[in-house]
Amino acid sequence: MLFHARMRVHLPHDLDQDAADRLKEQERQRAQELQRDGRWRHLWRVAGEYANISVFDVDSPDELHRLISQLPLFPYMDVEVTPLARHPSAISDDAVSDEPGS
Ligand SMILES: O=C(O)CC1=CCC(=O)O1
Repeated sequence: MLFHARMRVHLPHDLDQDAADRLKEQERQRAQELQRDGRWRHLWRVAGEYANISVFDVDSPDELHRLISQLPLFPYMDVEVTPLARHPSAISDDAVSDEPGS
């Protein structure tokens, strides 16, 4: 099942810089693990915001909830999730090409 997620990060202003750097590094490592195992399909920065748009491919809403709620930055994120269904006009499973300009 595919899910679109918008995650906005709000780190507290009084959070120690080293603690913030550690959390970001842990988040990066977990995000890359999940990209490598195919569950975190897309990860895009929202231009001009400390936020990302992501697409997850997981077995269930429960799995997505577990995965997102265990992210190191989860305590500091607002997350909006939208379940995705196949569009009838889509010509492939992804309906997305990796070719620039297509
Ligand atoms: O920077 C973000 O948008 C939060 C985040 C998700 C994966 C990652 O490495 O950072």
